[in-house]
Formats: sequence, C-alpha cells, structure tokens
Amino acid sequence: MSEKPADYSLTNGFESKTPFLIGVAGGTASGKSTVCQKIMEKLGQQQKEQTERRVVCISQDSFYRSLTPSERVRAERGQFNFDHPDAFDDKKLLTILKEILAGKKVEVPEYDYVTNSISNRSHTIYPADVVLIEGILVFYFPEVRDLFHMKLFVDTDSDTRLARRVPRDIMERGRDLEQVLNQYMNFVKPAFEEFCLPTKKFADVIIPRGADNLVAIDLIVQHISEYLKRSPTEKPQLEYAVLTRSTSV
Ligand SMILES: [N-]=[N+]=N[C@@H]1[C@H](O)[C@@H](CO)O[C@H]1n1ccc(=O)[nH]c1=O
Repeated sequence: MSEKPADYSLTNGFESKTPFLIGVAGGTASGKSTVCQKIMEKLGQQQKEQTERRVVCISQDSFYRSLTPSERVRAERGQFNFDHPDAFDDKKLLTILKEILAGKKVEVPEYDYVTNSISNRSHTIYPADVVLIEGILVFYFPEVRDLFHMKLFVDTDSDTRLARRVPRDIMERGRDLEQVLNQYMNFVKPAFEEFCLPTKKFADVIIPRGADNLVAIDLIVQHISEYLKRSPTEKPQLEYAVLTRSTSV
C-alpha cells in the first residue's frame, strides 16, 4: 500500500537553500574527519568570491544509541560491539538529516568515548550550504544513504588504520594496548568487513589514502563549489525527489 509521500517543501513560502548533503564513509581511523576538515577549509578559502559559505560537519558517532546497564558493563570491559549497525540510533540520524535538509536548525549531541555514552554537551547546527556527515556506517542504512547528494568512501589500508587507532585509543580514550587489540580483532575488523566495506559500492567517489590524497580532495571541492554557484532554480531537484519518495515497499 503506498503511503502519501512525505512533503518536506517549506510551508513558509520562501525558498530555503537546501544544503548540499555529503556522506563520508570509511573504516575507523581511515581519515574521514580529516577529509571533512580539508574540504571545509578549502571551501572556506573560496568565500572571498562568494557570500559567506557555511560548511559544517557532523559525526555519526553522535547517534550511538544509549546502552542498557548490562551493555554498559560489557562496554567498559571492551566486550560491546560499537562497530555493529545495531549500536546506532539510525532513526534519530534520519530525522535530524531530514530537518537539516528542510533548512532547520538542529541540536547534535557530542559522544564521549571515555564513558562510552552520549555526553550532555551538544552542538547547534545552523542552516548551512554544505553539511558533511562522517561515520563508519553512514551508507549502511538505505533511507539515510538516499538523502546524500554526494557519497565519499575514504579507502585507507587496514594496517595503516590500526597503526593510527592504537595510540589514539590509548592516549585519547583511556584504553590499554591489550584491550584495544582485542576490541579490534573481536569487533572492529570483522564488523568493518561485514558491514562497512560492502557499502563502498554506493560511493560516488572513492578516496584512496584518505586525507593525503589532495588531488581527490581538490576535485571534490571543485564539484561542490560548482554546485554552490548555481542559482537555486538550476539546482537538481534531487533532494525534493528523494524526500518525497513514498515509503511503501
Ligand atoms: N570500539 N570501537 N569501535 C568504534 C568504532 O570503530 C569507531 C566509530 O567511529 O569508534 C569506536 N568507538 C565507538 C564508541 C565507543 O564508546 N568507543 C569507541 O572506541
């Protein structure tokens, strides 16, 4: 039975600039955040010829679901799988992304890796021209995946990612070496192969070597700035088509 397609067109009558939504996927420590930072820096540098360009980045880790008491105990022992799709509140992420696409201001919580929980700090994301969403499984959930105007997959070798991950987890996340390696072998590596790597096929652009790949990042920034230069009427109605796609199967 086909439901009435949702109507996300604004009711207040003015043309809100629907942001250009970019998904950035890849394995843990692949350089997703750094790629996002470099894209934001390079777009910011272009603002001299255009009005103030607002480019913001949010992390899928802000949408980890809350844990039950027994899951929390397992997490503290490094025995909870934070790399499995079930660890995320994908419905909350979907809701927030649709609000962002509708030009609304949203609150995004900050995740605390030391306590393995959403902290009470949050960031306000104001309406922007470009919104980047980075995370290991941003292309895993079809309804989330369908919202992106551009999908990037950061493809960094697994040994490089592990070499980055070990010191980061020890220094920044208060873990010991044995726990980090056990977590990697028991959860991070198998979940990457089962859930993250298969989503590479959905990418529009695959970025080998991640943030070191300045040619790829420049090409991506050029594509985004071309999009931003077009007038609202020239912009592809993709976002309208996607947002109104009926949800019947
Ligand atoms: N553990 N582990 N793996 C996940 C995953 O690889 C990565 C996702 O950004 O963050 C890690 N992660 C997530 C939540 C948490 O509390 N601690 C943590 O290290």
